[in-house]
Amino acid sequence: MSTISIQGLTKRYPRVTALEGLSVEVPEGVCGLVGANGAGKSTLIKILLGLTPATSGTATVLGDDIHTAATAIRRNIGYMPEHDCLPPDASAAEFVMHLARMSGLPVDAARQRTADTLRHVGMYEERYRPMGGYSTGMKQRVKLAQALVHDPRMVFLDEPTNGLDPTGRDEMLDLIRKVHTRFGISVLVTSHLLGELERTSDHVVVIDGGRLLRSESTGNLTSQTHTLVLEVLDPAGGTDATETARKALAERDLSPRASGDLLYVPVTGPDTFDLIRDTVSAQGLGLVRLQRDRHRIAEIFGEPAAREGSAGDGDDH
Ligand SMILES: Nc1ncnc2c1ncn2[C@@H]1O[C@H](COP(=O)(O)OP(=O)(O)OP(=O)(O)O)[C@@H](O)[C@H]1O
Repeated sequence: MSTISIQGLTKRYPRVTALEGLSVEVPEGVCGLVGANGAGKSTLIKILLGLTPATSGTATVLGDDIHTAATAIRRNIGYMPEHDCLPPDASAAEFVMHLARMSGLPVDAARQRTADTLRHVGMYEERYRPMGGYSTGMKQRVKLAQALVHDPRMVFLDEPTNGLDPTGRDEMLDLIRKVHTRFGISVLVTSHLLGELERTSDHVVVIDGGRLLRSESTGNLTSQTHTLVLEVLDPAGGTDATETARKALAERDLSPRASGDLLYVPVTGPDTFDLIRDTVSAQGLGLVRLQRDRHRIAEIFGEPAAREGSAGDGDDH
């Protein structure tokens, strides 16, 4: 069953068309909304919440129409905005409690929900300190807590991993996954990094320039875009190890693509990993790494050149 159903949604700002005839169904579970900066992700979330009107088109969120039932939608949805929105002088406990009260919870229930939610996001010890002194990771956790405190049926999380280091990102992604698995809350989570949403999401919607590029189960998407990244060295100190490996792999009917010292090899079957390892070994080369590439949006767009010179960790673009 769809949680969100969107038909022909268009949003024009005076100078920019942020969404252009977007139609897509978002299934239950964790759905990643992926797109480059400016693709229209935040605009879509704001329209779904009734915070900004669509120019044309329509959508329902948990069965409620965005044009006629925005209040019901906001009651059912928790929203974690992208940008910092926390008052620096307030503590997390005060802030989340305030929003719990704003959502209509009586004082005792609000206090209990605040404590439970902050504990759930791992913000229990520090909850009485002013938020101005919090790290980015702590702020993101408080933003998540305030989205959950009124016990929503679904949450919209706008770039929740922004500004986090790799460990902080992993912790946030695990937390997001748990929001669904532990509490049964559906999640719409945005990112400009496809790789990080792949491990968190059941389904991925990719948009570009306000248009739908893909809407697929994560499993489908991964199998279609699966690439291995390979780095080799010559134990004898030679400098053309990458080119030697590229040629040898091409002779084995693989299609390696070189980018700097790295080779990207599309997976064509269950034997690809072994074939690469054996081919490299047969050339007398050492294997520095052979691992699954963390995809970038550019791959889905069919523009592999867009990643030249920055390949590898999949985290910066
Ligand atoms: N209030 C606004 N007025 C005018 N243009 C806007 C407004 N909000 C967004 N835009 C423009 O609409 C386009 C889509 O922006 P949006 O913020 O939805 O993208 P995004 O995918 O969320 O990217 P980011 O992660 O960078 O915020 C961009 O070109 C942006 O400059």
